[in-house]
Amino acid sequence: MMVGTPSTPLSKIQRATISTPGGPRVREEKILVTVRIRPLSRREQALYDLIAWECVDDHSIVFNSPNHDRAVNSYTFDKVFGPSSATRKVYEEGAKDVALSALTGMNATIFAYGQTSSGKTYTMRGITENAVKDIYEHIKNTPERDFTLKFSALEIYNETVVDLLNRDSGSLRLLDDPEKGTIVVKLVEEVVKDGQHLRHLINICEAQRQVGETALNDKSSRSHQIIRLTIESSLRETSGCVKSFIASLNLVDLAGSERASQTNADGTRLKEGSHINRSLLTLTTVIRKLSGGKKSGHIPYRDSKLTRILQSSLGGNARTAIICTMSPALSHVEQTRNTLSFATSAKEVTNNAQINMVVADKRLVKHLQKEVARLEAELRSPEPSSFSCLRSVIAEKDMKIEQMKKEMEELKRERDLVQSQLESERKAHKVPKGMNQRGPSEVARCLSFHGDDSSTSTPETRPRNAVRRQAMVRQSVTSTDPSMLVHEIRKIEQRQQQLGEEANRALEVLHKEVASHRLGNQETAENIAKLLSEIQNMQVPNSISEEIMEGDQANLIEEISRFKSQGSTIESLERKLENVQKTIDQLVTSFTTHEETSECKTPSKKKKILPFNLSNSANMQSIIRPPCSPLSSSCQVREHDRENKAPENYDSVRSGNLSCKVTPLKNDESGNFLSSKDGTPVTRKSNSVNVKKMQKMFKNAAEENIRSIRSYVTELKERVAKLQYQKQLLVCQVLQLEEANDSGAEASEYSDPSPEPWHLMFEEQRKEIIMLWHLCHVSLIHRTQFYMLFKGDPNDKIYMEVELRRLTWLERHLSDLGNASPALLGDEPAGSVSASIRALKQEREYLAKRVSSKLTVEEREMLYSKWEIPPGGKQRRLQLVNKLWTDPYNMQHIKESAEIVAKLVGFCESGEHASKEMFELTFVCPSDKKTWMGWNLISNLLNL
Ligand SMILES: Nc1ncnc2c1ncn2[C@@H]1O[C@H](COP(=O)(O)OP(=O)(O)OP(=O)(O)O)[C@@H](O)[C@H]1O
Repeated sequence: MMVGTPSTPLSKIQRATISTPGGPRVREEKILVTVRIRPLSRREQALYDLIAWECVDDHSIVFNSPNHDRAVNSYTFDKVFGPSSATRKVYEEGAKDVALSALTGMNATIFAYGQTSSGKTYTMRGITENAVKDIYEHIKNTPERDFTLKFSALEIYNETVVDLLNRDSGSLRLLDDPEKGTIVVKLVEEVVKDGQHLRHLINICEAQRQVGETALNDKSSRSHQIIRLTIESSLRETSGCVKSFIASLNLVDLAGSERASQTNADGTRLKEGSHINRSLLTLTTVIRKLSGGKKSGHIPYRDSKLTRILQSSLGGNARTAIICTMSPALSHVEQTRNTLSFATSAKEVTNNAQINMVVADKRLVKHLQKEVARLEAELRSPEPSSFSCLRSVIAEKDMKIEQMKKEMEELKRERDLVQSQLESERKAHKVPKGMNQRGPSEVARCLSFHGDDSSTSTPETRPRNAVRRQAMVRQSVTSTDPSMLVHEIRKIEQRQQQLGEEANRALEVLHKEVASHRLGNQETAENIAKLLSEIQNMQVPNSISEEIMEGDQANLIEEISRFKSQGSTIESLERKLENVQKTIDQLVTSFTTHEETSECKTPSKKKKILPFNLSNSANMQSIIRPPCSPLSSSCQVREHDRENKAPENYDSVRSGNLSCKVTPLKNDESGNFLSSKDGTPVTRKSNSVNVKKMQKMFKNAAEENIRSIRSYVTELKERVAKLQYQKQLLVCQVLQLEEANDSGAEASEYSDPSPEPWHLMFEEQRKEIIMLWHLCHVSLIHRTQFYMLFKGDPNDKIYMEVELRRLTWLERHLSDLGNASPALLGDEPAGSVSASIRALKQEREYLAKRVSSKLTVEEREMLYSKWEIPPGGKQRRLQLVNKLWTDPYNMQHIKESAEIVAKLVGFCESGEHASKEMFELTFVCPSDKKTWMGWNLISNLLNL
């Protein structure tokens, strides 16, 4: 089959492909999104599951509700593949075009997304096989280009990145490279020899991947797998310049989203599922934010390793195709809707793919950089190659010198031998005494002064020396042996002189070489400095961004100091309020009568505690305190399971009234009422004054004053609470800014005005919060309170932000600590996930105990049947409670769960009173703020 250069998408739907005005090298286009429905599985068939979805045409899918439900039922995509569609068709129409872009220098990513057991791995295997086949076909048909393929593969398992070609390397680190994006450090990259080799490598990865059995899939992928093929191709043009394309093709098989209740996951599977869901949640958030066209705002790529690694494929320099897989079964309808909702958002994400061409200039720069690195390394190295070469020259010379020395030694020995022979010869021939004395000394002098004795001879002695020499020559002629020996000596002397000169020359050369090498190194160092400064000049834009960062830091410091000063204002305000509260309590005590005491159903000694009463400020702090932050002075270690503990004072929470603790007024013997405060008698008036009426008026007036103070205090409390929340929000922002500073990520999203309508944002945020509650094993009572109180009112914005941010922060913080999942909303995480799960279990038991007392028999039976609790089963109440808040994807389930928990703990959903007392969160708008008008004179109130 002929595989040509990839063309435009084959989709019949007109998708935006905008060429950039600057030229055709940047391609702005939306992600290609297709949906594949698999056939009903054996398991689904065995359970008589119904087919709930139908493909009406190549682009649309419709939900066929058996209950004729009128929910959103129709979805449209670039392509929809029915259960009978072959994988080749899915590849041809939903992936091929994008995949083959990598051959012409455009990064490409194909990934499969969908619920567990929906067919992702099945589909991606086929896509990979087809893509490999076509890539090699293309290479075969393009002989004019030289192709180099490199293969690497990784999996993200429980938020840990593992090399599938080298598992032994353990957990791999991610690094942010300003040019290349996120890099997986030490990931093995193997050069691919041919198609067969490539298939072999893919098979190795398949075998290495984490797979486990769940109730829905015997071979469920428990990790996200990314296979990366880097394709480089070069063409030598007639001009001699080499043009190269380089691009990566990512083939991503995601792990499937899952509901613990459906997969029956526990232990390892539960932990895996929690990580899978969390990273998919980040992926969904990233897609959702990108689909809103908010590329300039903060996109939380860094919240998961998956989105970090795939960052360029999500709204960046890549062409991307997503194949969403789904089961047609009615039992999975909620999960399928989530998949389709993800797919709908993904359709709106725009990428900017570019042709990555390596031009000659770039190569030159790269070459220069390489050269600099090499020279630097050489300079740093203890054995630079130039020095090692020098060393060998020196060693050679040393050897020569050594050899010469030996030769000289040899010559000296020969000389001594000759001298001694000469001596013995002289003795044998009976040379005269004078001659005897002169002869050897003369020889010695010749040897010592290299045959020139002019330096020691004077003009007067010179002729005598000549005569002597002549006599010697004569003698040598007469005696053959001595003359020959003298000749030999002369020869040796000459040789000795030659060797000395040679040694001196060699040393001279050596010195020169050393000097030139020094000079050379200096030149090299100068070159390096020059090149470095050139490279630095190329990086000027970086310094600009540093300036911006500095600006951010200044803002950050300002924010922190503002936040700190706000903190102290809040504290002083709280102290003042505490005092006011005490005064009120005293007043209440003073003006409450005996009759009221008897009316009060609760005995006076049983003091009720207000849960979030300001006089109990520690309690309030614990509710509105920000999450554990390095900046928060209030960050203290809490009991790890406080959040999840069933409160012991829910009745009092519910009552929402001030303390019923009363102190009876004293009654003196004459019937005068004594103020309990100072004992001043209140004299009974004569008959002309109706004493009882007076008392009542007096009491009413006092009560009026108390009410007015109380409402003022309540408002003050609300303002404090609001300040506290704003403080929290600031903490979150500061943390986020700090994080952005650390990572060089973009600045806070808060400066980015959201064009999205609030009600849509609210829905999305609520979904995220619900998922995070689930992942964090947050108390059901807390979830219920929050869910019931915040229903999308614009004033809820701040609470939603705070809840979302602190949960996100906590979740990430704990996962950084290596904990699978946090337990609490409190300042410190639980020691382990199991501790938080235990706490949640205790809370469920507590709620189960309340089922009988808080629900009527009819209500109970109705719920048992609705929640499928078999009749006559053991612990039906607990079974019911155990089903509550277990499916974060199903909003109907969440709503019903919240209603049941609210009933069990007695929350009044709509009651304003209840909201105030439960959360202290009902903020008044600034315009509504009342100021306390001061004490009303009792006389005024009595109209006296
Ligand atoms: N289009 C299809 N046609 C026939 N069988 C399919 C199809 N898609 C999936 N299957 C079968 O369904 C089962 C589940 O598929 P698969 O393992 O690919 O799901 P998955 O989405 O990767 O699941 P998980 O997320 O748990 O890994 C497998 O037995 C697979 O053979």
